[in-house]
Amino acid sequence: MYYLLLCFVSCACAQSIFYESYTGNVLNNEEVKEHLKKNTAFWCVNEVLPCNPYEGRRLDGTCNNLKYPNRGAPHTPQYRLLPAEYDKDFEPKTAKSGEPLPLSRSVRTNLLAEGRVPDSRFTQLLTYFWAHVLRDVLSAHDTLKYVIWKPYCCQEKGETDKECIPNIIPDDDPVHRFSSVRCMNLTRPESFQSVGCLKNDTVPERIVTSTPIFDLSQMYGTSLKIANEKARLFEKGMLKFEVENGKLWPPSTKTPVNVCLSNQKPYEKRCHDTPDEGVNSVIGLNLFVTWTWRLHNRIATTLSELNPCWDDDRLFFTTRDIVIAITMQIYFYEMSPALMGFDNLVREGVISPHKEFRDIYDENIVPQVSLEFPAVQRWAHTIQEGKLMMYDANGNYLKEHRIVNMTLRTGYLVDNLEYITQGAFRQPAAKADYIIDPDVVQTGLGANQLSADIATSDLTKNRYFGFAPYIKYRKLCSGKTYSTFEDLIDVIDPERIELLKEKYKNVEDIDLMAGIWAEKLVKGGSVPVTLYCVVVEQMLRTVVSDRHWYERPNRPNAFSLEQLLEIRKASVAQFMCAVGDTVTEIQPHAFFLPGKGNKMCSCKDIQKINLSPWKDLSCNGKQNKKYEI
Ligand code: HEM
Repeated sequence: MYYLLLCFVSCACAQSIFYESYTGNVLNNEEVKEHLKKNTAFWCVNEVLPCNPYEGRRLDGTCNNLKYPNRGAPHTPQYRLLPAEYDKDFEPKTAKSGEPLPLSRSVRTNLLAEGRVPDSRFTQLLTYFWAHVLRDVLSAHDTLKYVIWKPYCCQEKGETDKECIPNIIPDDDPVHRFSSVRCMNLTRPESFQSVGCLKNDTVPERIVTSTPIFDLSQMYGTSLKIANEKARLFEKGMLKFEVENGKLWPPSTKTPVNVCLSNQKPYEKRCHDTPDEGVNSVIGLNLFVTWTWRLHNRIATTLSELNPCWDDDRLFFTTRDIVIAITMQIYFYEMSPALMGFDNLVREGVISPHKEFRDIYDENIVPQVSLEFPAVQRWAHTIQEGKLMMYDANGNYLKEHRIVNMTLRTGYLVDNLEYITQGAFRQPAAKADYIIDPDVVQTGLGANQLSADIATSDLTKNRYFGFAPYIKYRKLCSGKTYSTFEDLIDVIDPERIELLKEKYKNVEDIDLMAGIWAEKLVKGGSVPVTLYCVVVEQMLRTVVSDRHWYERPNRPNAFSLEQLLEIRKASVAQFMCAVGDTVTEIQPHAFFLPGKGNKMCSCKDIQKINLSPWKDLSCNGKQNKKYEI
């Protein structure tokens, strides 16, 4: 067998070793039984088959680090860049004065005005891809928790539910002083404590269901069992697929009750039934998983033509490895330089200026994601355009829709995917200008909540994660001590320091999220300076800690140099040409708007990836064809 088959807790595989997910300690049979009895095994126990140093990347992330085999698995802890700071009983800390901090909503409305200003550089496609890659290391449960499981936090029932942490709307709210909305629904993030792995008297630590590795777990799932059940076709390495309205889709659920709450029934039926039902949530993720699903099958069928002697297993795992590498190449070498600056990232060592292999793996650093990494990137909600503009393949504007009404609404894509696709690289993102789209902060969850301010939730979650004050993160990033508001002048413009002063009495009271909202953008890039610092730290850790990182020559089933040089040709424009609906023309740098120096051209002129270097000579496959994708 090319890859090991994992078995599961319930089948008590004799070879398996069981680890406590939080500590990484080995558990004995009695301890595992105790978890099974308490129904906490799913969250608190990782079952790991013995590691084979020569095997490739496992779906569940185990054995990535051979010294610490469960690190890399789902439900393992995130690390904190700075120690948690909570009030008593792990409630959000108070201001230095001992008073509660200002309401999240009042901070948000003070720092981020509402309005729409299109950006002059970035496309919607960039925000779509950004949301997609981040979901690789997150999970949907903290959002589904208040949208589906506990929608009642603003009702009487919510008053006695400790999990409820609704956002209170101040009486002088700029919008809701004219409405009856006084409260917006929200729940606490799930933690090792809330799911029963750690005692409640310990510092709350977030728990997520994806692997902490960039391995497309939002698409392939987090265990071989789930991938086999929900994703794999077991034919030529392909994924299961459906054809509807002339388009290729991931499999869909056949039950009328599903997570696609916003589908306009009975007409809109499609809801993806893939390993992670969360793909049906925000539109960017849904689009990219649909497209990447097709890319997988395109590569798998090409490889099977090239290497007819390869079995399904080998085709599947080789294809997955290539698809992950292409996604990471676009993330590290195209999207991140666009946002954070190419020279900056080369200087930090996040990306290599050379095309050849690079290997900075360190087995002493375990694969993990910092708690701050996704949290600071919630800033992206401020550059999320609220309108979804749709175009035909000739670039003619057709119609528009509210993007917040697309969440949990896969059914709308069936008739509109090609128009949304064309719009993705023609429509600008919103400008990074301290202004946020009204839809994102008033009806952020569409019809699923009366009113939802996603940015206010971003700040509230920051407090429930127990993040240290903003100025401590500034010190971590710059080494500088900030004692007064005026000290912030190097990173925040004077008028925004004034806005912060209106809400916070002491400079130490400023929340991390609020500081980031107010910050200047990093030199040579287009993101706030502290966001930049936190993301750089994580990206470096990712490359250093992932034993199967695609740029490494010394990993099991590593790419040859010839193969890596093909992966280096990946671009989001080439990706869209390969799998985007009706895409025959696109600008070469599709995260940037088309225009001077980035004119739209035929897909024929966009550099393609050639799979010929994957040819296995022992197969006697066809030789005389170009195997381009
Ligand atoms: C279609 C536009 C979008 C909508 C409707 C949307 C909606 C949401 C919602 C409802 C949440 C949960 C907030 C909470 O904790 O209560 C969330 C979280 C988040 N969003 Fe967005 N979002 C959008 C675009 C984006 C983009 C472009 C990014 C790119 C970075 C992004 C990154 C995140 C991150 C990192 C989180 C935190 C997730 C976690 O830690 O579990 N979102 N978003």
